[in-house]
Amino acid sequence: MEIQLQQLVPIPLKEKFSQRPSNIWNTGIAFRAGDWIKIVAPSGTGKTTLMNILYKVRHDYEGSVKWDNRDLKSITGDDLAKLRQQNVSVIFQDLRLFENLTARENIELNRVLQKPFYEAATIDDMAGLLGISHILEQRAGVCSYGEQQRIAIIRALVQPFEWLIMDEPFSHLDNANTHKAADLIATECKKRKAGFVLTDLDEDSLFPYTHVYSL
Ligand SMILES: Nc1ncnc2c1ncn2[C@@H]1O[C@H](COP(=O)(O)OP(=O)(O)OP(=O)(O)O)[C@@H](O)[C@H]1O
Repeated sequence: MEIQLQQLVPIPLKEKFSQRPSNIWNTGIAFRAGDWIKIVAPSGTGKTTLMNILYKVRHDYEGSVKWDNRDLKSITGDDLAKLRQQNVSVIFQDLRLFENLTARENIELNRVLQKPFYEAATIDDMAGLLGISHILEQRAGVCSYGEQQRIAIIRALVQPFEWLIMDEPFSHLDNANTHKAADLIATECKKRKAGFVLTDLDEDSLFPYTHVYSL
Protein backbone atom coordinates (compact mmCIF):
# COMPACT_ATOMS: atom_id res chain seq x y z
CA MET A 1 0.00 0.00 0.00
CA GLU A 2 1.32 3.45 -0.93
CA ILE A 3 0.63 6.61 1.11
CA GLN A 4 0.43 9.73 -1.01
CA LEU A 5 0.46 13.30 0.29
CA GLN A 6 -0.60 16.06 -2.10
CA GLN A 7 -0.22 19.72 -1.10
CA LEU A 8 -1.03 18.75 2.50
CA VAL A 9 -1.31 21.71 4.89
CA PRO A 10 -2.95 21.52 8.35
CA ILE A 11 -5.33 24.49 8.54
CA PRO A 12 -4.46 25.70 12.08
CA LEU A 13 -0.77 25.72 11.21
CA LYS A 14 -1.02 27.28 7.75
CA GLU A 15 0.51 30.63 8.63
CA LYS A 16 3.42 29.06 10.48
CA PHE A 17 4.39 26.64 7.70
CA SER A 18 4.07 29.08 4.84
CA GLN A 19 7.03 30.98 6.28
CA ARG A 20 9.59 28.21 5.78
CA PRO A 21 10.29 25.41 3.32
CA SER A 22 9.30 21.85 4.24
CA ASN A 23 9.90 18.37 2.84
CA ILE A 24 6.37 17.34 3.72
CA TRP A 25 3.91 20.25 3.95
CA ASN A 26 2.51 21.65 0.72
CA THR A 27 4.45 19.33 -1.58
CA GLY A 28 3.73 16.12 -3.46
CA ILE A 29 5.29 13.06 -1.86
CA ALA A 30 4.68 9.29 -1.74
CA PHE A 31 5.72 6.77 0.90
CA ARG A 32 6.10 3.51 -1.02
CA ALA A 33 5.11 0.09 0.30
CA GLY A 34 7.82 -1.22 2.61
CA ASP A 35 9.62 2.14 3.03
CA TRP A 36 11.07 2.92 6.46
CA ILE A 37 10.47 6.65 6.82
CA LYS A 38 11.90 8.89 9.54
CA ILE A 39 10.53 12.38 10.10
CA VAL A 40 12.75 14.51 12.25
CA ALA A 41 11.67 17.92 13.48
CA PRO A 42 11.89 20.13 16.57
CA SER A 43 9.16 20.26 19.17
CA GLY A 44 5.97 22.02 18.10
CA THR A 45 6.52 21.80 14.35
CA GLY A 46 3.68 19.38 13.59
CA LYS A 47 4.90 15.79 13.96
CA THR A 48 1.87 14.71 16.00
CA THR A 49 -0.43 16.67 13.70
CA LEU A 50 0.96 14.78 10.69
CA MET A 51 0.68 11.36 12.34
CA ASN A 52 -2.90 12.06 13.43
CA ILE A 53 -3.76 13.09 9.87
CA LEU A 54 -2.17 9.93 8.45
CA TYR A 55 -4.17 7.72 10.86
CA LYS A 56 -7.33 9.75 10.15
CA VAL A 57 -7.93 11.09 13.63
CA ARG A 58 -7.58 14.68 12.35
CA HIS A 59 -9.37 16.08 9.34
CA ASP A 60 -8.60 19.80 9.55
CA TYR A 61 -6.29 20.09 6.57
CA GLU A 62 -6.10 21.25 2.98
CA GLY A 63 -4.71 19.05 0.21
CA SER A 64 -5.09 15.30 0.31
CA VAL A 65 -3.82 12.09 1.83
CA LYS A 66 -4.35 8.92 -0.15
CA TRP A 67 -3.94 5.30 0.87
CA ASP A 68 -3.37 3.43 -2.38
CA ASN A 69 -5.03 6.15 -4.46
CA ARG A 70 -8.08 6.24 -2.16
CA ASP A 71 -8.67 9.64 -0.59
CA LEU A 72 -8.52 9.12 3.18
CA LYS A 73 -11.47 11.49 3.68
CA SER A 74 -13.66 9.10 1.67
CA ILE A 75 -12.73 6.03 3.74
CA THR A 76 -15.23 5.64 6.59
CA GLY A 77 -17.11 3.19 8.77
CA ASP A 78 -16.39 -0.50 8.29
CA ASP A 79 -13.81 0.20 5.58
CA LEU A 80 -11.79 2.40 7.91
CA ALA A 81 -12.09 -0.07 10.79
CA LYS A 82 -10.89 -2.91 8.57
CA LEU A 83 -7.93 -0.90 7.29
CA ARG A 84 -6.92 -0.12 10.88
CA GLN A 85 -7.26 -3.78 11.85
CA GLN A 86 -5.41 -5.24 8.89
CA ASN A 87 -3.30 -2.61 7.15
CA VAL A 88 -2.27 0.26 9.43
CA SER A 89 -1.16 0.04 13.05
CA VAL A 90 -0.25 2.95 15.32
CA ILE A 91 1.70 4.01 18.38
CA PHE A 92 0.29 7.38 19.50
CA GLN A 93 2.57 9.83 21.26
CA ASP A 94 0.11 9.94 24.17
CA LEU A 95 -0.21 6.11 23.98
CA ARG A 96 -3.99 5.96 24.60
CA LEU A 97 -3.98 2.89 26.82
CA PHE A 98 -7.00 1.93 28.92
CA GLU A 99 -5.73 2.90 32.37
CA ASN A 100 -8.05 0.56 34.27
CA LEU A 101 -7.16 -2.51 32.24
CA THR A 102 -4.00 -4.45 32.88
CA ALA A 103 -1.05 -4.22 30.51
CA ARG A 104 -1.91 -7.67 29.15
CA GLU A 105 -5.60 -6.79 28.67
CA ASN A 106 -4.65 -3.65 26.71
CA ILE A 107 -2.53 -5.73 24.33
CA GLU A 108 -4.97 -8.66 24.20
CA LEU A 109 -7.83 -6.39 23.16
CA ASN A 110 -5.99 -5.48 19.98
CA ARG A 111 -4.82 -9.04 19.36
CA VAL A 112 -8.35 -10.48 19.32
CA LEU A 113 -10.02 -7.61 17.47
CA GLN A 114 -9.76 -9.41 14.17
CA LYS A 115 -8.94 -13.04 13.39
CA PRO A 116 -5.90 -13.22 15.73
CA PHE A 117 -2.61 -12.75 13.94
CA TYR A 118 -0.57 -14.20 16.81
CA GLU A 119 -1.18 -16.70 19.61
CA ALA A 120 -1.72 -15.23 23.07
CA ALA A 121 1.72 -16.52 24.12
CA THR A 122 3.34 -13.99 21.76
CA ILE A 123 2.45 -11.28 24.27
CA ASP A 124 4.65 -13.02 26.85
CA ASP A 125 7.46 -13.46 24.32
CA MET A 126 7.43 -9.78 23.34
CA ALA A 127 7.07 -8.61 26.95
CA GLY A 128 10.11 -10.73 27.83
CA LEU A 129 12.15 -9.16 25.03
CA LEU A 130 11.23 -5.63 26.18
CA GLY A 131 11.69 -6.36 29.90
CA ILE A 132 8.10 -5.82 31.02
CA SER A 133 7.00 -9.40 31.87
CA HIS A 134 6.66 -8.43 35.54
CA ILE A 135 4.06 -5.71 34.93
CA LEU A 136 1.77 -7.60 32.52
CA GLU A 137 -0.89 -8.17 35.19
CA GLN A 138 -0.58 -4.63 36.56
CA ARG A 139 -3.09 -1.88 35.77
CA ALA A 140 -1.71 0.20 32.89
CA GLY A 141 -2.51 3.42 34.78
CA VAL A 142 -0.01 2.62 37.52
CA CYS A 143 2.80 1.62 35.14
CA SER A 144 5.62 4.08 34.56
CA TYR A 145 5.50 6.02 31.29
CA GLY A 146 8.42 4.00 29.92
CA GLU A 147 6.56 0.77 30.77
CA GLN A 148 3.39 2.14 29.18
CA GLN A 149 5.35 3.01 26.05
CA ARG A 150 6.50 -0.60 25.76
CA ILE A 151 2.91 -1.85 26.31
CA ALA A 152 1.76 0.43 23.47
CA ILE A 153 4.58 -0.84 21.23
CA ILE A 154 3.61 -4.48 21.82
CA ARG A 155 -0.08 -3.66 21.35
CA ALA A 156 0.73 -2.23 17.92
CA LEU A 157 2.81 -5.28 16.97
CA VAL A 158 0.28 -8.05 17.73
CA GLN A 159 -1.87 -7.19 14.73
CA PRO A 160 -1.29 -7.46 10.99
CA PHE A 161 -0.14 -4.26 9.24
CA GLU A 162 1.44 -2.96 6.06
CA TRP A 163 2.24 0.37 7.70
CA LEU A 164 3.18 1.21 11.27
CA ILE A 165 2.68 4.83 12.32
CA MET A 166 4.88 5.76 15.31
CA ASP A 167 4.92 9.16 17.00
CA GLU A 168 8.06 9.53 19.16
CA PRO A 169 7.70 5.92 20.41
CA PHE A 170 10.96 5.86 22.40
CA SER A 171 10.67 9.24 24.15
CA HIS A 172 10.63 7.74 27.67
CA LEU A 173 12.99 4.79 27.13
CA ASP A 174 16.65 4.63 28.08
CA ASN A 175 19.22 3.75 25.45
CA ALA A 176 19.27 -0.01 26.10
CA ASN A 177 15.47 -0.31 26.07
CA THR A 178 15.21 1.90 22.97
CA HIS A 179 17.50 -0.51 21.12
CA LYS A 180 15.53 -3.55 22.27
CA ALA A 181 12.25 -1.95 21.17
CA ALA A 182 13.71 -0.86 17.83
CA ASP A 183 15.03 -4.39 17.20
CA LEU A 184 11.60 -5.90 17.89
CA ILE A 185 9.89 -3.34 15.63
CA ALA A 186 12.40 -4.04 12.83
CA THR A 187 11.86 -7.81 13.17
CA GLU A 188 8.07 -7.46 13.04
CA CYS A 189 8.18 -5.07 10.07
CA LYS A 190 10.49 -7.41 8.15
CA LYS A 191 8.20 -10.39 8.85
CA ARG A 192 5.32 -8.52 7.22
CA LYS A 193 7.44 -6.66 4.62
CA ALA A 194 5.81 -3.60 6.20
CA GLY A 195 6.77 0.03 6.04
CA PHE A 196 6.75 2.54 8.87
CA VAL A 197 6.63 6.27 9.48
CA LEU A 198 8.49 7.26 12.64
CA THR A 199 8.78 10.75 14.09
CA ASP A 200 11.40 12.00 16.50
CA LEU A 201 13.11 15.17 17.64
CA ASP A 202 16.59 14.06 16.60
CA GLU A 203 18.35 11.99 13.96
CA ASP A 204 19.37 8.45 14.91
CA SER A 205 20.75 5.27 13.41
CA LEU A 206 18.30 2.85 15.04
CA PHE A 207 17.01 1.66 11.65
CA PRO A 208 18.33 1.59 8.08
CA TYR A 209 15.84 4.27 6.96
CA THR A 210 14.76 4.44 3.32
CA HIS A 211 14.23 8.23 3.65
CA VAL A 212 14.72 10.82 6.36
CA TYR A 213 12.57 13.96 6.01
CA SER A 214 12.33 17.18 7.98
CA LEU A 215 9.01 18.91 8.51
N1 LIG B 1 -6.09 21.91 16.64
C1 LIG B 1 -5.12 22.83 16.71
N2 LIG B 1 -5.40 24.14 16.64
C2 LIG B 1 -4.43 25.08 16.71
N3 LIG B 1 -3.13 24.80 16.86
C3 LIG B 1 -2.78 23.51 16.94
C4 LIG B 1 -3.75 22.45 16.88
N4 LIG B 1 -3.09 21.27 16.99
C5 LIG B 1 -1.78 21.57 17.12
N5 LIG B 1 -1.60 22.90 17.10
C6 LIG B 1 -0.30 23.59 17.19
O1 LIG B 1 0.48 23.10 16.12
C7 LIG B 1 1.83 23.03 16.47
C8 LIG B 1 2.36 21.64 16.20
O2 LIG B 1 1.83 20.73 17.15
P1 LIG B 1 2.23 19.19 17.18
O3 LIG B 1 1.69 18.59 18.43
O4 LIG B 1 1.84 18.57 15.90
O5 LIG B 1 3.83 19.32 17.25
P2 LIG B 1 4.98 18.23 17.49
O6 LIG B 1 6.02 18.49 16.46
O7 LIG B 1 4.38 16.88 17.53
O8 LIG B 1 5.51 18.64 18.91
P3 LIG B 1 6.24 17.75 20.07
O9 LIG B 1 7.58 17.33 19.52
O10 LIG B 1 6.37 18.76 21.19
O11 LIG B 1 5.32 16.61 20.39
C9 LIG B 1 1.92 23.46 17.94
O12 LIG B 1 2.33 24.81 17.97
C10 LIG B 1 0.50 23.28 18.44
O13 LIG B 1 0.20 24.18 19.47
